[in-house]
Amino acid sequence: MPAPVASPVADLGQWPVPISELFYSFQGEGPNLGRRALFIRFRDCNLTCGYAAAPGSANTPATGTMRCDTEYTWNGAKHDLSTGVQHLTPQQIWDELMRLDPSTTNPGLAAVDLIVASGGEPLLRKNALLYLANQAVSTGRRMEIETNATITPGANLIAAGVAFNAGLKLASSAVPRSRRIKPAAITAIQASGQARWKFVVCGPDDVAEIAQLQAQFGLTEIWLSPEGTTAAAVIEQMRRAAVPALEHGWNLTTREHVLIWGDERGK
Ligand SMILES: Nc1nc2[nH]cc(C(=O)O)c2c(=O)[nH]1
Ligand code: SF4
Ligand SMILES: [Mg+2]
Repeated sequence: MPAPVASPVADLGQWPVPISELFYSFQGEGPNLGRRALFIRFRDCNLTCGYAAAPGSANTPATGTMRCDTEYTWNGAKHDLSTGVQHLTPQQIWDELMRLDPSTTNPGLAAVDLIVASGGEPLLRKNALLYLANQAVSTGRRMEIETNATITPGANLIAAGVAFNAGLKLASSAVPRSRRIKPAAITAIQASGQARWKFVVCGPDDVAEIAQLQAQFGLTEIWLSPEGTTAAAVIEQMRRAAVPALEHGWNLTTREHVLIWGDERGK
């Protein structure tokens, strides 16, 4: 098949991107906690949470207390990144999401009105996101992007009305500050008026660092999110985070899908 030809009005829907999984679940975190949602999990990430640098081998030990819970999307030293990954055009992604929406086959059900893009790092695929955001808007749906907030989204994506669940990474991730804190991206996402800042908390040191970032960048709408891939760990971290969150004026989310399904994929 000949390669697609770029046109001035680029058809953003035709360029394939690597997708780790597409699924239908509840939004497990943040302001839309508990709402039914259609998820797109993109492959690849520009960060390496848990490790100071990309691990050289499967045995490279993680040194951060905060560890990525989706290493299978980016850590090629430990996982075969091609397993289960599909290269889909944004148009195919949208078609598959609509297939996952039970209202497509049963019009008696309410349509799933929330699309969640996660990864990996979804802002590595801005054109795909823009196509999907436009599809969402034109079908009366909203879209949220779970991002590490190190990449500027660009005016088009902001104008498309997406919300950013912007999860800045802290020292506990072991990623050097210069890689995880990108002032231009943070400023653009905050200025969009569409950001909810979400911090995964593992311990008391995280609280001071969040307060510092809030002051430095004027972050509004802060959410703490408990680290953990088991229900017991999530509940324990929520108990520890509750008082600091109330004292600092921050919100606290749980991770509903972990409470229900542990760290099962595609949930
Ligand atoms: N149910 C569910 N909700 C989520 N919200 C954010 C998720 C993520 O992995 O970014 C996620 C996830 O993996 N599952
Ligand atoms: S930014 Fe998110 S996906 Fe990327 S390594 Fe960190 S936790 Fe994992
Ligand atoms: Mg997750």
